[in-house]
This record gives sequence, structure tokens and C-alpha cells, in this order.
Amino acid sequence: MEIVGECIYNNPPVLVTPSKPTPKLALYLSNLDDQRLLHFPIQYIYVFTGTLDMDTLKVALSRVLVDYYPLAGRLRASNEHDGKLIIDCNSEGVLFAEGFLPGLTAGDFILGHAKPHKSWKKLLYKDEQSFVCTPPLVVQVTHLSCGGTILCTAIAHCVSDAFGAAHFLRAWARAAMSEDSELAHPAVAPCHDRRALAPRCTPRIAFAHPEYTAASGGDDASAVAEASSRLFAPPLSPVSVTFTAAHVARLKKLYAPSASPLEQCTSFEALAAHVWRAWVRALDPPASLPIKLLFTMGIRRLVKPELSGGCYCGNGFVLACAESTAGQLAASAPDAARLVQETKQRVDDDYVRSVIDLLEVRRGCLPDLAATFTISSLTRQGLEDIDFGAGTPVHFGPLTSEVYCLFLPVIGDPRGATALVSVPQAAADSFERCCHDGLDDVDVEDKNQLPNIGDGMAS
Ligand SMILES: COc1cc(/C=C/C(=O)SCCNC(=O)CCNC(=O)[C@H](O)C(C)(C)COP(=O)(O)OP(=O)(O)OC[C@H]2O[C@@H](n3cnc4c(N)ncnc43)[C@H](O)[C@@H]2OP(=O)(O)O)ccc1O
Repeated sequence: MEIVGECIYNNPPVLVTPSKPTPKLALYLSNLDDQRLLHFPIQYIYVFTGTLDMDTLKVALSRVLVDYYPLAGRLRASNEHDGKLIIDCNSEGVLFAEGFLPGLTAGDFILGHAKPHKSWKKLLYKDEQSFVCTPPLVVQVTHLSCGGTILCTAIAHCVSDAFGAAHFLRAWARAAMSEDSELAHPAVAPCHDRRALAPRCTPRIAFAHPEYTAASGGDDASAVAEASSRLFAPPLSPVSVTFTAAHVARLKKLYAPSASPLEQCTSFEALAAHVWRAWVRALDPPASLPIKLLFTMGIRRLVKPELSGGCYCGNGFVLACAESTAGQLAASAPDAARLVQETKQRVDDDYVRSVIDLLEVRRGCLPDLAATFTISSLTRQGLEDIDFGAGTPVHFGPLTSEVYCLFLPVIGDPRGATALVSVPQAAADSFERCCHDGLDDVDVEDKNQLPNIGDGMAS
């Protein structure tokens, strides 16, 4: 859906600062935070049919910034640590803009039209500064002619991941709903200290880490690079496919590694394997081409000791990497799911420490995305059902679509997921068809199970 018309700003944006004094310190960022991959703001929108009260939102934000004070600070390159980023917790404040977009309604985001379009950038105040100088949190509230409101947040990814962001947004919403926002405290105190994820004194890279390893030259590498450039050839088209709970249940059967109840797969394993295969089948590279799957994996409960003292608000995830070939992937659904399972099992404390040390030794390195499908799962993180006083959102999702695939929560269907990813335009229809493969009759079955509208009403 394209947003026509321009956003009208009647006033310049303001800086919202914490309502009480907060610690003044240079906050260390872990290597998982300060990796080049995360040097960008994550921009998401929440669309509400009701009106958000501006004063309430600002007062509540000012209150929660007392607990989430790093978001009111500024990123800086540290002189002591070789340019590594830190957060200068200086209470400068969150950039908060308010605008009005005539002609756009909350309803435009329902009815399955809510696929990001480049015009959606209007929903976020454009700060011309570099990534490091931009406040780690920028907010824009856009009023709509229907009385609805869009809340757009841009949070620097090196400050927080989805789990930390959800924790902050829920605390903000709770404060906005509370009679006296000064009394509203987060349910669990946030933990900003990232030293539990510091590298070892002598870095030890104990695994191959294909997620960061660029192909090392030679004929194979150039073949992968050449084929890969076709897999991502522009122009790219965003594709959004919603898998209902019934679709996911079917995929879990289709992808189960065996008929034994002991060898089941989770919703994520089945979905990840299915969408990875759909991508490969749609793009149809040579069967022998090595293909990888990278996916984000939460580590808060995997590291020893667990990151459980309060809510760890830094980035608590690593990239896990499954490897196969285009031919093998297309050939077997259960084998693809088994690969995802085995990859998950390899990620433990040793693996995470090894990633952290790798990022210490190879500062500035990026994941190797050649011939790679990347998934980040945002389901079950508590990001979507957030109520600031105007009810829960009718739409939640990113401002842009990218080459990495997001598994987004489906509002009203907690066991469903929407896969959103940009693929080469020429393969977009085929990708969507491959995603629906094996699922067509599920919708028919589902409809047959619905009670007949007339049932029970005759008397
Ligand atoms: C900064 O501001 C932001 C940021 C963002 C976004 C940022 C990011 O993208 S950061 C990366 C975010 N993603 C992650 O960290 C991944 C988190 N998920 C995991 O790590 C998962 O474990 C997994 C690796 C994806 C695999 O999951 P799965 O195979 O499902 O395995 P389990 O999680 O162990 O689940 C197995 C089983 O357990 C039950 N279960 C698990 N969790 C729940 C739950 N919450 N509720 C109910 N049940 C649960 C369930 O039965 C599972 O089996 P199923 O078959 O039912 O699935 C964005 C916005 C910003 O502002």
C-alpha cells in the first residue's frame, strides 16, 4: 500500500528526557551489540484505530526513561576501546515528533494490504544525522483523518534486540495506562549491564562459524558469489505470506523428521525449513550450489550463567547457521527440518562465547550472506499486543521490507506467523506459490470445521 500525501508537522520535534536524575556513565556494549550488522535503527509501526493522548504518552515516556535511561543517551565511538561503540548515558533525550497524515486511515492497514512500501518512510521523522549521532530512540506519532493513530519507533539495534524492545515498550504502555505514571514501574527491572557477555581474556574461536566466514577465494567461491548475485538481483519485491495456526499445524506434520511422536518439530523448525525451501525452489539455482540458512537464536537461557537477573535489555541473540545444497533442500522437507533442529542444538554456551570472541578478533566483520537465506523470528516476543490506552494495534510490523525474512506475529492468531521478505521481482509469484505448497486444502478443511452460520439460531 502506497501512502500518498505528505505528513504535516505543525511543531518541530521535542526531546523527551527522564523525569528524574539517572546514572551518568559510559555504558559498555557487548560484541553482540556492537557488531556492524546491528549498526542501524530498527523501525516498526503500531497502527491503532483510536486516538493516543500526546501528553500521556510523553509523561509516561519520561517516567520509563528513568529505568531505561540508555535510550535517552547517545551512542559514541570510545577512544579507549579502539572505536568500539558505547552509550554515553547523558539524558539528552528521546527525539519525539508529532505529525498528521490526511487521507490515510487505520483501516488501510488491515484487509491484507499492509505490506511495507517505500512511502511508509513518511511515518518516521527524518533525522539527517549519522547513525551514531541520531538518538538511539526516535518516536513519531502520526494522527490519521479517521481518528486513528500510528506510533512509529526507531530503536538503534546495537542498544537492544526484540526482547529488550518489547520489555521497554510494554513498560511505556503500562505507565501510559496507569493513573499516576510516576508510580508505574516495569514488572521486572531492566538489566543494562552487558559485562556478562564480555569476551574472554584470551579469545578462543572454537567453531568454524560459517555465518561469518566469507568464501575463501578459488573457483567454488566465485561460483557461489556469481550465483548469489542472481539470487538477490534487483529489483526486489516484498512478499508477505501469512501462515495461520492451521497451516502451521499442517507444516509440522509435513516436516516431522519421522512418523514417531518422539521426532516432532516445533512451529519454527517447520516454518523455517518450509520458507527456506520455498525461496530456493522459487529462485531455482544450480542443484550443486551450497546454500545456507542463518537464523537469529535467543541466548538468554543458553549461556552460563543464564542472563536472568532482571530483564537483560542488550542483544541476547546469535546467528545460527545451517548448510545444505539447493538440490538437497528441494528434495526433502523432513531433511530440511532436521538440519534446522541440528543447527539449534549446536548453539550452547561454548558456541556463544566463541561468537563473542570471534567478534572481538575480527572487529567490524559482517555475516557472509552469499547464497544465504536469513530469518529473524519475532513471534512470541510480546511485541505486538501493546496497549497505550487506545486498545491493541490492528497492525504491527516493520517500516520496510528487506532481504532478510521476518517471522512476524499475526494479530488475533498467536500460533500463526507472517513471513515477510523481499525477493527478486521475477521470482516473487513463484516464491509465494511455493510457500502455499501443501497447504491449499487446509483452508477448505478449516472452513468445513466452522459452525454453519444458521446453526442453533432456528428456534
Ligand atoms: C530494537 O528494537 C526492536 C527490535 C526488533 C527486532 C529485533 C530482532 O530481530 S533481534 C532477533 C530476535 N529473534 C530472536 O531473538 C529469536 C528468538 N527465538 C528463539 O530463539 C527461538 O528459540 C528459535 C530459535 C526461533 C526457535 O524456536 P523454537 O523452535 O520454537 O524452539 P523453542 O523456542 O524452544 O520452542 C519450543 C516449544 O516451546 C513452546 N514455546 C516456546 N516459547 C513459547 C511461548 N512464548 N509461548 C508459548 N509456548 C512457547 C512451544 O510449544 C514450542 O513449540 P511449538 O511447536 O508450539 O512452536 C523489533 C522491534 C524493535 O523495536
